[in-house]
Amino acid sequence: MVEFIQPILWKDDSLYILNQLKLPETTEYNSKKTIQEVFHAIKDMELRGAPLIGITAAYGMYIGIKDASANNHRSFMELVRENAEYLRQSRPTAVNLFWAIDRMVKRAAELEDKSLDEKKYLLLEEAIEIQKEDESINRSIGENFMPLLRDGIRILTHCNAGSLATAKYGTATAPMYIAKEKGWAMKVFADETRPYLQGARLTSYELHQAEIDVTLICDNMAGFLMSQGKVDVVIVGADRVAANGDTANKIGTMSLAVLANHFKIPFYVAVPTPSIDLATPTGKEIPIEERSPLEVTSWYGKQIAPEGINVYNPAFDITPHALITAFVTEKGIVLPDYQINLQKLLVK
Ligand SMILES: CSC[C@H]1O[C@H](OP(=O)(O)O)[C@H](O)[C@@H]1O
Repeated sequence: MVEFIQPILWKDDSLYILNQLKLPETTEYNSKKTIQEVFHAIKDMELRGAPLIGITAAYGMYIGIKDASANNHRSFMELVRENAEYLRQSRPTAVNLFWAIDRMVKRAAELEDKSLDEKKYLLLEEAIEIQKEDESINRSIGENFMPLLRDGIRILTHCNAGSLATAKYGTATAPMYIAKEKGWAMKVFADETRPYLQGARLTSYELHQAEIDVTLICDNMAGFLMSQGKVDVVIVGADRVAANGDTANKIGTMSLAVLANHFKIPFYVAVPTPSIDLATPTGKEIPIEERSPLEVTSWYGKQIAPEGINVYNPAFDITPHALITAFVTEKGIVLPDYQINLQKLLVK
């Protein structure tokens, strides 16, 4: 039985976040007592991963009102909306952040006839529900992958779309945990995923802890691995899927998709429906976060590039929908035409 690492805990009326900047060598949980602390935990990537960002923001929306003394619903909602606008500024690409914040604002608006204490209790309940739902979504994604995989499968994955990015099983890693439950033989190759090293520090860590056969590779080795016939499928996560199926995910994902297409290897995107954004027509409209040059020019505080060198550090890229073999969601597998089939998935 796999013991999953908990990236987030709500305990004794407090939020604890596992500081992923210090993994794998240090396991450190820090309590976040104010909405400002939650904002910076997301922005500074103490925690990361689209679904986990959404879950954390939901708790942040509760923390932002837990000590409020608003004496009417109007002033309560003013505070809720102010907190929502603040948290929306933390990171721009993962749509789960906005999805979770919008859900908390909507829930708060429904509570007009409740006392202030009831409003607070019910908003905490909503955040807890979002976390619980994500765990169930993760498992369903894993189970829905099974018809696409087989005993002995060899999977290449990128970044961390795992238990450290979600409530439990991950999205891209969910089928790996289900395959392990079934006793399947399986080999996973994890891209290190510069510059934050989600693959080296997080995916290889969690899969190794789970006793899943994982091999760490540098990002620039993926093409050669595929050319040697060592990869059966590529499975990645998503930060935002546009209405036409263009997908924002960790920088380097698009390159993997191009390589997989060249080597005729199926390229699957594991995506929970809260990461699908029908309001964004194509990948062109998805905001791509650019992060500090220091993430590229230093390595755990050690300088690895000339002082003052120009740096371009986009944290995500856009994989064109034409390069995606299928999306696997908690509601089932989605095949092209994505413009039509994503709409059908969400509307039904
Ligand atoms: C299921 S996590 C989705 C997604 O989030 C990660 O980005 P970051 O580590 O910058 O938050 C990565 O793109 C994962 O695939």
